[in-house]
Amino acid sequence: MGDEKTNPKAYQTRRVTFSACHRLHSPHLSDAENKEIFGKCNHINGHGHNYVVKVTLFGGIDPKTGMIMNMTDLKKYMEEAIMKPMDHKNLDKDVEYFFTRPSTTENLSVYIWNKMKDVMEKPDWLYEVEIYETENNIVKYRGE
Ligand SMILES: Nc1nc2c(c(=O)[nH]1)N=C([C@H](O)[C@H](O)COP(=O)(O)OP(=O)(O)OP(=O)(O)O)CN2
Ligand SMILES: [Zn+2]
Repeated sequence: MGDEKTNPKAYQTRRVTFSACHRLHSPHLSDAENKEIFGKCNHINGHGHNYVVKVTLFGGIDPKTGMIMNMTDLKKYMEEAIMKPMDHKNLDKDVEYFFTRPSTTENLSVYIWNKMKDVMEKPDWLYEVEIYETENNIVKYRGE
């Protein structure tokens, strides 16, 4: 909560969309187990999504600028952490993180969280990564 001594705190969100293909397949499971668990999403040639990612910060509103973080800076960080590595890519073949784990939306949210922490000047302000894999399938991660 903000009072006279501390700046009021607020949540700030920016949304980006990217397109990528993937196949749900775990190196820790047999082919038969992969087929059983992931079903159509384990199809050998993969499938694509238009992912929607919302990154939320929580921080004090600077009294001089009226901002938590300039959206221009947040945009730059999200370009670096999300768009550059993943837009128009094959997640399983182009992103090293997914060489050893399945490219589920849960794992994707942890990947984005870690990348955002790496590129942000004030990583403590990162509050939540929310991903819509489809309109109906949504994952949120808060670094726990
Ligand atoms: N826990 C998870 N389960 C599943 C994930 C995931 O990331 N985490 N991902 C998938 C697939 O990648 C798949 O592409 C989901 O597609 P689909 O089932 O077609 O998507 P919808 O549910 O939105 O489609 P409906 O038309 O509503 O059935 C699977 N599981
Ligand atoms: Zn999928």
